[in-house]
Formats: sequence, C-alpha cells, structure tokens
Amino acid sequence: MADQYASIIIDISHEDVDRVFQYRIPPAILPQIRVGVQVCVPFGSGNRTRTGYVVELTDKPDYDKEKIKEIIGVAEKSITADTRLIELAWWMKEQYGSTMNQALKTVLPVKKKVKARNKKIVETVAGMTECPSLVLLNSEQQSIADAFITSYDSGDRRPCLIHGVTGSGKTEVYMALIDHVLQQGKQVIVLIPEIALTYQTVSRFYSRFGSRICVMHSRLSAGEKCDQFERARNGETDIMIGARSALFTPFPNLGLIIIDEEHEGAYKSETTPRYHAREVAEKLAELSGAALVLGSATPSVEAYAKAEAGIYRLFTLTKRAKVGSEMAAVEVVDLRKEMEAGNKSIFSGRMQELIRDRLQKQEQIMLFINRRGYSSFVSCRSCGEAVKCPHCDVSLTLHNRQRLVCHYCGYQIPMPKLCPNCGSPYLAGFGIGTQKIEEMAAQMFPEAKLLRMDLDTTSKKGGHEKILSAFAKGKADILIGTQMIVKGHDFPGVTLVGVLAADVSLYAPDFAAAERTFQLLVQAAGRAGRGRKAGTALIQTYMPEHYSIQTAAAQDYAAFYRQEMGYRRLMHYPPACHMLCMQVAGEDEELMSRIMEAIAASVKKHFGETAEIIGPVPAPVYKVHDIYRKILYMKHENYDILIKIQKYVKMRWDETERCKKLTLQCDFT
Ligand SMILES: Nc1ncnc2c1ncn2[C@@H]1O[C@H](COP(=O)(O)OP(=O)(O)OP(=O)(O)O)[C@@H](O)[C@H]1O
Ligand SMILES: [Zn+2]
Repeated sequence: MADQYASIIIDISHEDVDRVFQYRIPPAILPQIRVGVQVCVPFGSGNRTRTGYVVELTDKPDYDKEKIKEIIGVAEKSITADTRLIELAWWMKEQYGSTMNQALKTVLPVKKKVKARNKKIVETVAGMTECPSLVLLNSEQQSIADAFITSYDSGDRRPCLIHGVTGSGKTEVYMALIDHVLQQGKQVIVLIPEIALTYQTVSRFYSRFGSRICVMHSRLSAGEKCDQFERARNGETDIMIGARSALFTPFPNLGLIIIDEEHEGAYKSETTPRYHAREVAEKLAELSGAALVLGSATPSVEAYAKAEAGIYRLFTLTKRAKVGSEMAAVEVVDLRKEMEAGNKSIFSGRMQELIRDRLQKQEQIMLFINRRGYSSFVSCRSCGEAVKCPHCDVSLTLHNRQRLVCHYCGYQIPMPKLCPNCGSPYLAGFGIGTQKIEEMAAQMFPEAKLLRMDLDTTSKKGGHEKILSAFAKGKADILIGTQMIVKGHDFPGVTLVGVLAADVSLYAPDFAAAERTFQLLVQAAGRAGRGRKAGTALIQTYMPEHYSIQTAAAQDYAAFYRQEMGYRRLMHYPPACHMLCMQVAGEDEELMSRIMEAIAASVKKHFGETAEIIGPVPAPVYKVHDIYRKILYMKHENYDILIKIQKYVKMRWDETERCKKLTLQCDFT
C-alpha cells in the first residue's frame, strides 16, 4: 500500500487555520488516524514536539515526499471538543461541497489579538438582574420536560421538535431542560435568530442562570468571538446563547443544543459552506452525544416531515402559557373588495375601525409590512421604465424621498429630476415602504404616537434595541415595521396586529414562498393579545383564497403542512426531494453562459437518467455588482447522488483553465 499522509493543523488556538502541514503516517498507527484525531508531531527546525489535529488524509502529498516528517504518535487525551469540531468540519465539507479550509474556518474562528473592548460585553450581561423568578410549568410544559428528562437520562438522543403555539411558553421549557443538563455537569448551546437576540430574551436567561451564560452575536469582532470560545473551552461558562455561529462553541462536555425558532431563514449560511444550522446541530449532537431540541410555533416543513417520519420526537404545546391569555382572533380582509368599494387607502375600512378602537382604549398596535418586493421603486409614467441600478438587475429603492439606493450593492444617487431613460419629468414612486406607511398613518391618525422599525431606523448600533424598548415601555401607540417586528417579541400591551399586504411574499421566486408567508402571518398574529386583553390580527390580502393565508388565518399548522407537503411532493421540491443549485457567476457574460451550458450538457449526459435536471436559467437577480449569474437545478431523492454530481462538476471545473475567471457555488437543500 502506498504511504499515507495527514494534513495537520498545529495549535489551533493560536495559529491561522490556513496553515496546515503534511506528515507521513507510520503504518503502525494508521488504524488510529482519522480526521479530528490529536497527534504529536515534530515541528519547526528544532523538531520540538507539538500537538496538532488531523484535518485531512491523502496518499498524494503536496510536497516533496523526502522532506515530509513523520507523525510521532496519537496524543494521549485525544478526544477533545476541537476533535469533534474538526470531525464536524470534515462532515460539512462532504455534505455541502466546500473545501476543508472553508469548513475549518467556519468551525474554528481564527485567533486574532483581542482589545479590551470585550469587557463591555460581559458587563452588559452583568448589568442585568439575577433574580430567579420561578415560573411553575403548566401541565403541557411539565409533561414535555418530564419526557425529555426521562429519555435523556436513559441515553436516548433522538432529536426533539417542540411545536408550541405562539406564547405557549417554549422558553420556560427550554430552561427546565437546560437546568437538568447543567446539573449533570454538561454544557448547553442555545441558538436564537440574531434579530430575536435582544435584551428581553437574554435577560430572561440571565435571571435564571446568571453569569453562567455567555452571549455571542454577530456584532462581535472575530477576536471577541474567539475570546468567548476560549471562556467556553476553559470551563468559565456553561451556556452559550447566540446566533448561528454559536454552534461552534468548543464546550468540553456538550450536553444539549437548543434551536429556538427553528424555521428561521437566518439559520442557513449564505457563505460557503452553505450549511443549515439545524443539520449541522444534528451532526454535532451525534458526535458529542448531546441532545438536540428544536422549537417553533411554525416548524419548517423539513423538520415537521422528519417528526412525521419518526426521526424526530414531536412534542406539542397547544395553548398560551400565561393565565388569561388567549390566541388572537384572526380576520381576513379582501383588498380587491376595498378597491371596488372605492377605498384607495392602504388601510381597509375594518383596519381603520380597529385602529381607532385601540387608540381610543389606549392599547398598542403593530402594523407590519413585508418589505421584500414591496419597497418603493421609482418609475417613469411616460416611458414606463423603472430606475434601475447600473450594476445590478434590480430597481433602486427610494429613501427619504431624496435618494435612490440599490439594496444589493449599496449604489446610491440623488433622486433624479428627469427620467434617465427618456428624459421626461414624470418620475414617481410606486409601491409602499415603511416610511410611506408611517406618513399615511400620521395623516389618518394624527393623535397617534408612531414608531418605525426598519433597516433605516435600525442601522445605528443599538437602534433596534432602542425602538423595541421604547415601544415596550408604552412610549408609542403604533409600531410600524418590516419582518423584524414580528420575530419573537413579547409586548403584552399589543391587542391589534395589522398585516397590510399579506400576499407580497407569495410572489417571491422561491419554492418555499408559501411556507414563508404562512410563517410570517402566524408569527405576526402571535404578537397580538399576549397580555390579559384579547388580541386581534387583521390580515389584508389580494389572495384571500390562497391556502397559506387561509390556514394562517385559522392558525392551523397541520392543515398548512398537508397542503404544502402535497405541493412539494407533486413538484419534487425539498423535503420530498433533495435539491442542488449550482450557480456559475462571472463578469464575462458570454464565457459564463458558455461554461454553464457545457456543465449542463455534461451533467445531463452523465446523470440525466438518474437525476432530474432543470436549466440552466438566469438567477432570480441575473446581474449583481456587474457579475452575471446562471443556475442549474438538480433534484434527486438520494442526497448522495447530488454529492456525486457536485464532485464530478468540481473536478472538471478545477481542471478547466477558463473557469478560473468564474466562480462556482453549490447550494444543497
Ligand atoms: N407556566 C407558565 N405560567 C405563567 N406564565 C408563563 C408560563 N410559561 C411561560 N409563561 C409566560 O408566557 C409568556 C410567553 O412565553 P414564551 O415567550 O416562553 O413563549 P414562546 O412559546 O417562546 O412564544 P413565541 O413563540 O411567541 O415567542 C412569557 O411572558 C412567559 O413568561
Ligand atoms: Zn446595485
């Protein structure tokens, strides 16, 4: 057998993970060597013994065989948290088709010099009050906690999905589970979508677990993140709460991973490896012998399908936890009829009536608009052209009536006086953004105090927190916002949630558009009536007959799931099928197109009989930043086939000189 070699990273806590060194594996220890194993190696010119981790195995070394040193042996305490993370990186590389380096960089943040700034984060947490307010679990909550604990203690590690309606007290259940796991001397990772990672949420955990928690959000610098990880590695903390990347906390004895709001899109990484936190958590839990608990009021179709198949255990919470709090009543208004009746305002008659009623009773209101695809673009009434970004294939968005901004690349121009296309002066804004709604609300309800939350008002540091806390303190009557305002917040004073145009998100060019819409509507409705007073959610729509709107109005998850799964099966979309989207991008439009055609032809030739292959088609936004993009879709029930296709393309790609000017991106669903 040919000599075997291992790529090794030395001292991962100090060195850049870019630096891997190759060593020969002595045949005697070959059976013990696999990815993640900690080994001793001679290092540097003095050949001092250092420890390192095996990150890759090969029989074709990149260097002169004569100059390659040999591994001394397997380190004594060879299973560490980092061992598992490296194994995880290996799995991610295979699963998502990235390089080992990209995967390693995702799981092991690069150590950089840390400035004193980090102290502040610890202080913010420390500024909170630690006062264990003991909430007695209700019977539904208690039975989930009991069932989990019994199976946990018996070693059962099947992932659990908690489907609990909005306000059903999932967080209290999580805390009971965490308590149990901590008592066993193990540690816990809690993932919360960035947007919901607010003072409100963190302080709930803090008051229960005090300084044993550590918080990690995306505003931390790489160095600060490393520092938090270091504290976890050294046992200075037991609970890490954070967004997606908190998953890679190197706890020595991880016992439990919780993913709250499991359905959130933010759990999917946008950079290579394009992993989904739910999938990675499942693998990490398996490698560490930890339990995985997912929770949501609107589970992703993927997770629910796994629960149905018995891969996940399903638990349900059917009612609101707070005594006296009921689910909101939901009403649907058909906007077409409003139009027919001559109401041109964005507030339907019923909406106006309910808003006035709440203002008069001094109760709070949230008005929600789905910004995507509904922002105000500017077009010419003479030639009909919209003003577009010169670098991207999208319309520019009007801000403060003064500037046009590209939401893809940041390109900005002052609002032109004349149409750039035909020179006519008849340029006008179309569509409605949050600013416009604020203006219209101010006109129609002059006595109301308004607050607006969107990208413009939250771009400053802490902006988002300030608005939420002002609203929570009752400093405004109406909070107007985008998706941001419906995510997981708990404002007991809100008794009306108005959804201004529910169907906008249905038009998104995405197979999951109906699922997104359903989730947004149910979550939005879930913000109403969380206190003692009953709440109403009013959904305005042009498509009242659509199943995602109907089932959301009925707050009937099961009915939604049945219809949606039927559609996914019929169309061969995930989770009925696996899908690989392969995108080729480049500045040279012609070259990009030609290469994409060649890939498609060769994939069709080799795999056309096995897999379903669609395209190539232009990406939903064909041009971004002067880069042109096309996509090829491949579907198969067997994930491994898609990995095979991806590897095949990647191999040919790497061998083709012309591809160096292009980029290839793979995304599995
Ligand atoms: N057993 C209980 N008794 C009384 N109040 C409770 C109980 N459990 C939870 N609560 C309260 O109910 C409210 C909702 O709980 P929580 O935020 O945990 O719900 P959730 O299921 O996470 O909701 P959502 O999905 O809408 O974010 C909170 O104010 C919480 O303090
Ligand atoms: Zn642009």
